[in-house]
Amino acid sequence: GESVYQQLGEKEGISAIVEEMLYRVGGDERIVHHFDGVDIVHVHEQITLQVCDVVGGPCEYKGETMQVSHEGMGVTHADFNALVEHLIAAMEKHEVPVAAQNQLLAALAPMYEDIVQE
Ligand code: HEM
Repeated sequence: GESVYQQLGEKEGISAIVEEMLYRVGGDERIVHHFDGVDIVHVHEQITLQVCDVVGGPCEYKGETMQVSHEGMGVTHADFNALVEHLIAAMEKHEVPVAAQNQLLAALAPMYEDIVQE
């Protein structure tokens, strides 16, 4: 069968999914304030590389650690869930099979502790 990386549409699909997620975040009043003044092109590139990397794709994430890049931001449990909600919506839009969606979410879950500060 297809790998999770393939089911996400490889690098191109992952880039489109992350773009869709960030677009939805941009319209979400609950969390958009965290992104004020942020270089969103850079964040898009880095999250794309990171997702590609964690699902075993041919990418190497060399950006900041999740702890350093989210330090002092005050990301709450609810904020984290809101972003994940947008990621799921983006994967749905791109017709990623639910089992592959869940495998990506499971691969990101360990980052929770480094991102959320409450
Ligand atoms: C699984 C969840 C998340 C992942 C995988 C993730 C991943 C990343 C990555 C890879 C970067 C770029 C790091 C770098 O510059 O090298 C980043 C930056 C950032 N993230 Fe997240 N993030 C997550 C959750 C969140 C949440 C919930 C928020 C706020 C609601 C958030 C807000 C930000 C902001 C504002 C930046 C830009 C920081 C800056 O450039 O100053 N992230 N994130």
